[in-house]
Amino acid sequence: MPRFAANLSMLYPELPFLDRFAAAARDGFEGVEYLFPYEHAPEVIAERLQAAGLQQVLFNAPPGDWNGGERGLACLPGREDEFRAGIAQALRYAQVLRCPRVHVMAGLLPSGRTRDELRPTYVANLRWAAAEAARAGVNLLLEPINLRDMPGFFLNRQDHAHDLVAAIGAANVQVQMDLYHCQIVEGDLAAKIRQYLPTGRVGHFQIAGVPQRHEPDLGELNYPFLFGVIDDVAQACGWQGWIGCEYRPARGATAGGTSDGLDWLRRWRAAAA
Ligand SMILES: O=C(O)[C@@H](O)C(=O)CO
Ligand SMILES: [Mg+2]
Repeated sequence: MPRFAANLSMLYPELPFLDRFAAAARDGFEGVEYLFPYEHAPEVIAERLQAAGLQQVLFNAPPGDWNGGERGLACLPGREDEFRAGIAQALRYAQVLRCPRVHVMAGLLPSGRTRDELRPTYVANLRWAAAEAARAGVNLLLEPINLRDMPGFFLNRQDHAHDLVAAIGAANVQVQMDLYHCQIVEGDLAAKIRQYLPTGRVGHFQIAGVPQRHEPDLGELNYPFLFGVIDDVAQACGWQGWIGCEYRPARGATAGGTSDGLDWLRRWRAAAA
């Protein structure tokens, strides 16, 4: 059965970030992920993980000036020094948090530039980062993201991500397959899971309902069916990763809004038990 991680950047918006760890554990999660931990010292987060008995599954490397609209640095010529400093900072956090995966966001295409023009910068940056991460025992993940949520994002399709993973040529670089983005960009999710999971190049899944990015049981996708596909393929190929629950609870920041919306998970666990 797939293991589910709570995405603490999106779940439990009714609570301060550091209180979300205990809330996730109370709801039966064994792992957590989030976008950016950098407002808190890693030792403080490690204490929350330990107190709640949770594993840190994934977080993101620094994305550049997020509030100014940046969404990663990996594809941006001229920003290599900042990219490298961000990877070094992420790997320090990964060590303290005992986290085996770091997502490296690709970045937005600068105006007038094409993906082909930026590919050499992206590949060179990821090769450097992969060597650093390998020394720390960390896998780096590349995530295709839909253009409706992130206009201009460099990486949008699964085939592009797998092509880049091959070009980077490092065993510790994998794809973060977010089924919410994948459905919006290309669909055909079950076939794509069956195509890519056995390659060993999918390091992590994420889920949300489509189109509103609410609970997985709201919207056009049949997640129990997709979990069954992941389960079948994972058992056949020995995949042992996590599924990150990266959605905005439909009840927003209301008290109990996240926990009340977890019926989809309780139903799946009961059916799989
Ligand atoms: O899907 C997403 O949005 C995230 O996984 C992410 O890392 C960038 O926002
Ligand atoms: Mg995602």
